[in-house]
Amino acid sequence: MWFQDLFPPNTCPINAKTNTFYGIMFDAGSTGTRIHIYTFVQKSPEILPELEGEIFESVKPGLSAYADEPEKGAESVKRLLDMAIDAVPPHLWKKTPVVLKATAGLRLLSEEKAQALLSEVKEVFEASPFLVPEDSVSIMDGSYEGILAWITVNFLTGQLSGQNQHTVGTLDLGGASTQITFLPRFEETLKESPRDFLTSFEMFNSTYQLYTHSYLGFGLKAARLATLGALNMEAADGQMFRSSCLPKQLEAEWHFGGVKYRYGGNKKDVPLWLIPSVFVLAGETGFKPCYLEVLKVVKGKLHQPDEIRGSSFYAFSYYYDRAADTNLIDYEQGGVLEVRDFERKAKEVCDNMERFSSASPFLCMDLTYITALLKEGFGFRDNTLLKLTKKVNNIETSWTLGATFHLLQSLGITY
Ligand SMILES: Nc1ccn([C@@H]2O[C@H](COP(=O)(O)OP(=O)(O)O)[C@@H](O)[C@H]2O)c(=O)n1
Ligand SMILES: [Ca+2]
Repeated sequence: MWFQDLFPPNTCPINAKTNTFYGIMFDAGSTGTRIHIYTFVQKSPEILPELEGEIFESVKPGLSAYADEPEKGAESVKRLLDMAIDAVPPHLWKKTPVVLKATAGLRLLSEEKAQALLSEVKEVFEASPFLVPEDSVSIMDGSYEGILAWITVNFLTGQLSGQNQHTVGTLDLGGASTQITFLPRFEETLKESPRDFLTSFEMFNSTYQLYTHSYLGFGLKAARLATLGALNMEAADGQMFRSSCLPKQLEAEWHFGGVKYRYGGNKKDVPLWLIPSVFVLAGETGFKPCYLEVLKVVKGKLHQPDEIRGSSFYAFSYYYDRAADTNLIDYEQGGVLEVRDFERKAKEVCDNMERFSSASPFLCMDLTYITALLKEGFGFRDNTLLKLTKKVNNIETSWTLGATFHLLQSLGITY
């Protein structure tokens, strides 16, 4: 039903013979690049087109890892685009739009490096047989990222059609940024929120006034660097960053956003000035000192709308991955958790790091950060419900579907 009024009957984007059409959306995230090829079907002229399915594929690392070799970055996009050549029938290539939107990874690069990557990707698109709209390759504004994910989730759960709309809020935790989006019900929220946290958005013939914000630098991987005291330190090569959230004896290297970082555990004999928090003692590890370290990354840094304390939210990306990694939810099915479940698991992992040493050395830090972000960052209650979802009806819960609707709407494509 979502196409209602989007396309007047005589301009409906369908091929009369095959009645199927496509949209290709790339998500250039900070940790990987993904292609979403959506198929829409017009079953009969009287009813509106339906979303029939999605082909999804991803590659790692993300475009920002190719900051110094943009052609290679574009090559990774080309390999994914080749899938669309196989998936879309040749007679529809010219009518199928292809768009790439980059998120926090590229937002954090210098303008020059980001533009070099985008223009290489644009060349790949231009050389393809698909429809390349104006502005087809860009860095997406953070507020759109939240809005479009909200549209996707509420569309897939059937909340954007019909009269009784009970929309749900969404939480996305990326590598470099994190988004919170919901439809405020209370007048207070509209009055008390900073102006730029409220946006009107039109979709499917309705206008939604949403609360949304993207916090750059508060994604899971950026938060690791912030906890280690290494965020925005381009010249970090060589320096060792230590934390009580890491296994004591650990010493290793990590590449993120084209920079190499050395990090390690909180050994007994390290000088005090190398420990990131004044409240943490040399040699200490575990949940308590870790929470203190992580707290200074989030405390007082995020806006806390009162109204969210009592509501439930859909959560995906790293919320989902870390919950699945620690068996809080089933990897395929997802599940429903309370905020306190993340805290319980963070304690279990951080206070028994040897037992979890085969998993990522950052597991304790990640779970502790998620706990602190939810409780001290957004101000959720211990019993706030989170519905962890990767797919609904076999479609990814990603901002890319909302972006594709928006794209088709703005193009007014005629076939
Ligand atoms: N279609 C997608 C895209 C990202 N993700 C997850 O999103 C997280 C990484 O976020 P990202 O690379 O998009 O980073 P940002 O650019 O959003 O900060 C990982 O947990 C991915 O598994 C996902 O689960 N499904
Ligand atoms: Ca993302």
